[in-house]
Amino acid sequence: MLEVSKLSIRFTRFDRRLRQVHTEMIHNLHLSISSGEILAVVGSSGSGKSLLAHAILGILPSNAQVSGDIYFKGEALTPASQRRLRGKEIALIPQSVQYLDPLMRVGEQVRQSVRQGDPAVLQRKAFNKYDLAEYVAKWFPFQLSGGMARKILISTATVSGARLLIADEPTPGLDDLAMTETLSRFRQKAEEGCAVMLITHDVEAALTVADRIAVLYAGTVVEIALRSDFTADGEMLRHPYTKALWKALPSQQFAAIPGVQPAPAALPKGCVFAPRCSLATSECEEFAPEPRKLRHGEVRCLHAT
Ligand SMILES: Nc1ncnc2c1ncn2[C@@H]1O[C@H](COP(=O)(O)OP(=O)(O)OP(=O)(O)O)[C@@H](O)[C@H]1O
Ligand code: NI
Repeated sequence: MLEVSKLSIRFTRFDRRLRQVHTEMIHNLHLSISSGEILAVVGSSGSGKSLLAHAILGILPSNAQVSGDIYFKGEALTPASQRRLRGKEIALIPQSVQYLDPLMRVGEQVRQSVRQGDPAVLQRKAFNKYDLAEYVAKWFPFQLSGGMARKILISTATVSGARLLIADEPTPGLDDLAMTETLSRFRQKAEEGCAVMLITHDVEAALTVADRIAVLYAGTVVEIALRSDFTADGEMLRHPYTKALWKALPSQQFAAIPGVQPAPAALPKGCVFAPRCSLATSECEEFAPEPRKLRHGEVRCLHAT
């Protein structure tokens, strides 16, 4: 359904001497999602998760330069086709609740995104699932709590009938029940044949529902793993960063990884993870590894076995 190939995103800005400065935020990124599948994209803050989502939808700011290819149902996306597909075939649950239209009643916002079926019925059903009272439909976004606003955003995307659903951190502010409801909605969408991209920094939430997990680090996918690879001591995992993420979970050893993710303007020359990696050799410091297939997944590491 979705294939992202060699995606890079650069930003241009002017420094204090009015010189142009380019910073690359996403580098040579590959991933794909099939119909019926939930792919989680995990990574810490600033790793490029939202930029990836915005590139697929074609809503990056105008100072962003994009290279590489994004295919949807086999068709290479262009700004024109993105405009046509956005909100119809490809729906975004945005990270910020500020994407709600402040001047439109929220029930109307949900109803407007329906393309098949009775908008009023589908909106009422969605509200019901989330325990939103019927009168809330008449409210404006400023009257909602953060959790309610998020429920409206999720409802808007899930009633749209889109084939590709991109959820950018959909769960903050939701209580446990609403979170479970949301994740099971995604599973239901996948069962109906949709492809779902679940962007989150919550690895544990990702593991409850995703089929595969793409791990983003400093603007690139370092590993694509199966959910079942996250087990025991992490010996099925391929990349040292993914192993470290797994061991850092509270349910595991709660062991923090030393060091920090490099800033986009100060990336190391070779492998982006080399400065924090216990396996790093001089080769890792020289060359950025290309992604390669390994045990039903993918990895970007010279030493992964
Ligand atoms: N409009 C922009 N202009 C310049 N840099 C940007 C812009 N938008 C994002 N960036 C930079 O790109 C990098 C990736 O940002 P992005 O929002 O994709 O991160 P993220 O993984 O979604 O983080 P979070 O978990 O905090 O949402 C960050 O360093 C960010 O500062
Ligand atoms: Ni983000």
